[in-house]
Amino acid sequence: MNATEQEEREYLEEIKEQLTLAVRRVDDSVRQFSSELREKKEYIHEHQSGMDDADMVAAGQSIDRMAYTGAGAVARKRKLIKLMQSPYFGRIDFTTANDVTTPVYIGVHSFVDERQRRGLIYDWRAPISSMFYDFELGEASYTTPSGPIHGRIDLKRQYKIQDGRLEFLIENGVNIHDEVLQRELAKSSDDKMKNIVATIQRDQNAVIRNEEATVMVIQGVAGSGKTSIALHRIAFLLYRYRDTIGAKDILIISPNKVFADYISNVLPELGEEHIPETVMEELAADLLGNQFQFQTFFEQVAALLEHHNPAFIERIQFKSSFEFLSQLNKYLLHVENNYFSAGELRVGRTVVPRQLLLDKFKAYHRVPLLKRFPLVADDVRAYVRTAANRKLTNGEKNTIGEALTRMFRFNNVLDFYRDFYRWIGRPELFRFEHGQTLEYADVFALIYLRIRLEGISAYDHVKHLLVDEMQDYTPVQYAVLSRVFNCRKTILGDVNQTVNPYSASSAEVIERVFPQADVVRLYRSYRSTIEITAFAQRITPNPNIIPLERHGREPAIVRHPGPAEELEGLRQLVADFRSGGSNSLGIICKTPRQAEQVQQALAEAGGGQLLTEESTHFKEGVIITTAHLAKGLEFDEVIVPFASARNYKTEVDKSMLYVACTRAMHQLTLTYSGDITAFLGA
Ligand SMILES: Nc1ncnc2c1ncn2[C@@H]1O[C@H](COP(=O)(O)OP(=O)(O)OP(=O)(O)O)[C@@H](O)[C@H]1O
Repeated sequence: MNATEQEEREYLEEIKEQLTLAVRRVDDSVRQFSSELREKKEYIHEHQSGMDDADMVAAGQSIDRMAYTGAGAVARKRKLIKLMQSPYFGRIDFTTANDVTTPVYIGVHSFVDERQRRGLIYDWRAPISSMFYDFELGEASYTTPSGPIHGRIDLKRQYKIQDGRLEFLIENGVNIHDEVLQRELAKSSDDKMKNIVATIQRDQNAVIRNEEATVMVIQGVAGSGKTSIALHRIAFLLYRYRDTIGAKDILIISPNKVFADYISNVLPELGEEHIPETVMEELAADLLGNQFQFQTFFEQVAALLEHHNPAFIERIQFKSSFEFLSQLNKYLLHVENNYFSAGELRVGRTVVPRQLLLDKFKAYHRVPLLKRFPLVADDVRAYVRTAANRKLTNGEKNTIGEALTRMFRFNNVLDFYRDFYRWIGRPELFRFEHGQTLEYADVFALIYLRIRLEGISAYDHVKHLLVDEMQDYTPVQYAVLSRVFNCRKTILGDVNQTVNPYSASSAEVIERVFPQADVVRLYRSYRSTIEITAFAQRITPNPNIIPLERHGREPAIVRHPGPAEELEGLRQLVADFRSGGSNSLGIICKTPRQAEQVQQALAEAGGGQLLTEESTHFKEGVIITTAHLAKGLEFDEVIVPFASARNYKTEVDKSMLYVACTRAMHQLTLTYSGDITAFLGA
C-alpha cells in the first residue's frame, strides 16, 4: 500500500467515524421528538374536555409540526446510513485565484461538519462538483449564483467504496473516467436501472445541468444513456430548485409499467422520493373523461405485426403526420367562422338582433368554443332584462340557453371529429361506430379537439414533465401534451427504435410542435460491446454512432433445419445461460404470440418469465418478451428467435429486430430456420 492509499484509507475511517457520530445525534433528536410527541398527545387526551376548538386546532398543528420535523430527521438518518456505505466517489483539489486549496470530496449527498462549518462531502449536484465532470487537471471553473469562480484543479481521484470498504482508488490520469467507466459497463445487468453519478460523461453532464431549456429534446442512439441522463436531470432540478419543486410535482410518461418499474430505483438511490409516473393510455382515459373504450398503442402495433392491412396503415400514417395537426387547426378555424348560424332571437316582446349574438360570440374568442354559449347566454339575458325592464322567468332563461346551443352546428366533440373527416373530403379515414372501440390513432386527435372546444384545467400542478420514447408519439400527441402540461419538459428518444414506423416522430418533427426546444444529439453508445453495436448497424446503419471501446463475443447466427429443431436449440441456449455466470437473458420475439410459443417450449426446461402488456415488473433470470415491451430495458445476453426472412420482412419488423438486438449488453444470438432475414445484409 503506498502513502496515498494509506492516507485515503485513514481519511475514509475518519469520515465514517464522523458519520457514525452524526447518526447518533440524529437518533438522539428522533428519540427526543417522539417522547415530546407522546407527551403532547397524552396532555391533549387528558385535557380534552377543557379545550375549545381553537385550542384543539393549535394542538393539532403543533403535533403535525413535530411529526414533520421528526420525519425530516428520519430522512436525514437514511441519507447518513447510505453515506456510511459509500461516502464519496470522487475528489478534486481546487485552488482558487487567491491560492486557497480545498479538497472537494463528492458523493450522492452532502455531509457538513456542523461545528467547523466545513463541507466534508459535497453533493454531486452542487455547483462546485460540476468541475469533477467537466475538467481534467489544470485550469477549471464553475458557476455559482453570484458568478463564475476560476481556479485550478491540482489533483483528481476516483474511488469505489462499497460497504464502507475502499475497493479501489484511481489517481489523476487523463483517462480516469474511461477506466472506471469500463469497469461499470462490464458488470452484469440488474432488474433495476442503476445511477451513474460516478461516471457521468461531459456531454451528459451538460444535459443534466441545463437550467435554461424550457423544452429539452434528447435524441440519442440506442444505449447512449438518454433515460439515465433524464432521471439524473430530474434529480439535479429537484436539488437546484428544492424550495419550489418536489418529487410530487414531476410526472414521467413512460411506455409501460415494466419500464416504469425498471427505472423506479434511480431517484430513490439518489436520495429523492419516488416520482409519479403514468402511461399515455392512462392519461388519454383521463382526458377523455373515461367516456370511450379505445385500442392501446400495444394493440395497434400487435395488429400491424399480425396482418398487413393497407387501409389501417393509411389511417395511422395520415393521423401521425404534422399535416394532420395543421388540418385540425384549420378545421377549428373553419368551425369558429362558419358553424355559428346566429339568427334573430325573440324573448317575449324583445327581439335580440342577430348581430348582437355574433358580436358576443366573437368577443369571447379566447374561451373554448363550446364554453362560450353559457357566457353569451348570460349576456343575452342581461340584454333582454334591460330592454324589457323586468326579471326573466326561468322558462325564458332556459329558452335563451337552448336557442343559442341550437344555433351552433354540433355540441358534441365526437360529432365535430366525424365532421372533420367530411370537411377534408376523406370520411373513410374515420372508422368508428357507437359502442365500438376507438382506434389508437384517433384517441389523441379526439382529445385535441376536446381541449380546443371545451378546454382543460387538470395537471396544472405538474412542474416538470419527462417523456421517454418520444419517437412513439405523434405531432397531435405532442400538441396535446403542450396544452395539458404548461411546464418545463424533457423529451427523449431514438427515431431508430420506433415500434411503429408509420407513426414515428423524429426530433425534427417534435421541434415543429415545440419551436422553442433545445435539441441535443448523443452518439456515444455505452450499453453494448463493439461487436453487438456493429451487428445492429447492419440492420439500421447510423454513421454517426460512436461505440465505447469494449469487446465481447461476436454475435452468433444459428440456423436450424426446421421449427422443432429451433425450439430444441433454444432450450439448449437457455441451459447454457443457466450454467454460465450472467444474471439476465432476454429472449426477444417479434409478436406476443411468438413469445407465448417460446414460453411453452421452454416450460419443461425450467421455463422463464413471460413479460406481457399487463406485467408490472420483471426479475433477473430468463425473460421472454416482445421487442415492443423490451424497449428501454437491457439484458446481459439476448436471444432473438425466428430471425427468418418470413418473420422479419416489413418496415415494422425491421424496427423490432433493431430494438431487440440493441437490448444486449454482452452477448447476442439470433436463431432461425428457412432463410435468414434480409435485414442483416450480406
Ligand atoms: N456515463 C455512464 N456511466 C455508466 N454507465 C452509463 C453511462 N451512460 C450510460 N450508461 C449505461 O448505458 C446503458 C444504457 O443507458 P440508458 O438505458 O439510459 O440508455 P438509452 O439511451 O435510454 O437506451 P435505449 O434508447 O437503447 O433504451 C445503461 O446500462 C447505463 O447505465
